[in-house]
Order: sequence, then C-alpha cells, then structure tokens
Amino acid sequence: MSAHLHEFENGAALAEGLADRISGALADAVATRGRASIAVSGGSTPKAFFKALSSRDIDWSKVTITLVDERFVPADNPRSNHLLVADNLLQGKAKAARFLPLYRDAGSAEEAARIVSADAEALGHPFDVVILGMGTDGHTASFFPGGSRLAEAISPETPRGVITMEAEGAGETRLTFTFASLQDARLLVLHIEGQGKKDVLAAAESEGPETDMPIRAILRRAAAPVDIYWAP
Ligand SMILES: O=C1O[C@H](COP(=O)(O)O)[C@@H](O)[C@H](O)[C@H]1O
Repeated sequence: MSAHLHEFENGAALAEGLADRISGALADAVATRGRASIAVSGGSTPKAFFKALSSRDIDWSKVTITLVDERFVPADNPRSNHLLVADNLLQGKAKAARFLPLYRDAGSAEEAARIVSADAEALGHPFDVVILGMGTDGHTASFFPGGSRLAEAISPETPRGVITMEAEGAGETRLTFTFASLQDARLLVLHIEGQGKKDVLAAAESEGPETDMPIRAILRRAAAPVDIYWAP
C-alpha cells in the first residue's frame, strides 16, 4: 500500500478541499459507469465536509451513499450515523442521492447485517469512494481493538459485506463493512483532524499488531493507495 498526506490550514479548508476531490471522483464514476457509490464514516469529524459536499453540483440522482459503519440504533437516535448523514449530507443538491442504511428493523443486528449485505451487492464493487475515520484508540470503521469479531472483520479471507461487532467503548452493537469491502475502493480516503489523531496515525504507522490498532490493516494491506486528509 502507499499513502499520501494532504495537509490543510484548518478544518474549513479541509472540508472544501475534500469535497472538491470527492465530488470530482463521483462525477467521474457517473460519467464512466452511469452511477457512483460512496461509503462514509460517522463520528464527529465529517460534519463540515458533509455540508460542503452536499452543495456540489453533480448528478446526485445517480449516486448511492452508504455508511462504512453504524450503531445498531434506528435513524432517530442521536447516536445514529444515518442521522448525521441525513442532517448534513442528504441536504441541498445531495438530497437527490439514494441512501442505503445499515440499520434495519430486523429483530437482531445479525439479521440486519445479512439483509444489508445482500442489498449492498447490488451496488457492485469496488466502492467508487470510501472515506474512513479513525478513533484515538486506532479503530477505523467498527474495527475496534478487542472487538468481538475483529479478527474476522479484518481478515482478507472474510468476504465483502456487513458484519456485527461488539466492543467495550463502542457503546451499542455495531454494524460494519468488512475489510474486504473497503480496502479496494477506487478512491480510499482517511479523514482525520487534530494533532492528537496525527500522533495516533504516527503510532499506527510504526510496528505492532494490527489488533492493537486496527487502522493498521488499512495502512498496511489495502489494495488501494490511502489518501490521508488532515488539518490541525
Ligand atoms: O465510532 C466511530 O468513530 C470513528 C471516529 O469518530 P470521530 O468522532 O473520532 O471522528 C468513525 O470513523 C466511525 O465511523 C464511527 O462509527
């Protein structure tokens, strides 16, 4: 794998720069294949970027947006990544996009994972764009250190799709796309902000087990080059 660091003066400049890059990639995918797919992360970091992206003038009706990972909570729960995307990305011009939720009212998280894995197959693969975040514990997607199914989630043998994950510190049961689904995106971005996360990234880039800092699975083994977007 190779990585390229894009540094910005502040979060606002990063949001605009990343929105330019992603809207360009989505427009190219629509021009080439007639449709585009993007999987985005939740958490606190992507809000300004989502707002910037939602204003970009592309043919959003041909774009499907989904999530890299989600909490097993309905979309009206304040901790839902779906809610974050609905409030900040599925607005303005991007309102015309289709959204593929990971949470389903399916009785169990395992059943929801089965349903959404089948639905995601229809998107084709690889994803045109995947935007990952990273926690200060080195998790990405819902690949948490100590996660109940971490080994399975990051194994190259585990097929594409969505699986469940439980982890201390993760709160609710999670739904997460597997490593196989994310690692070969046509454009693979890691979006992090703050000196603290830059330090975590430096630690992840040093030697050590992937299970201690699961972002290492992406940094070391992703088929796609990783474009790292960072601002202080
Ligand atoms: O739990 C999660 O956290 C990470 C990072 O979130 P942040 O608040 O530190 O930006 C995020 O990438 C992931 O999608 C989310 O579920």
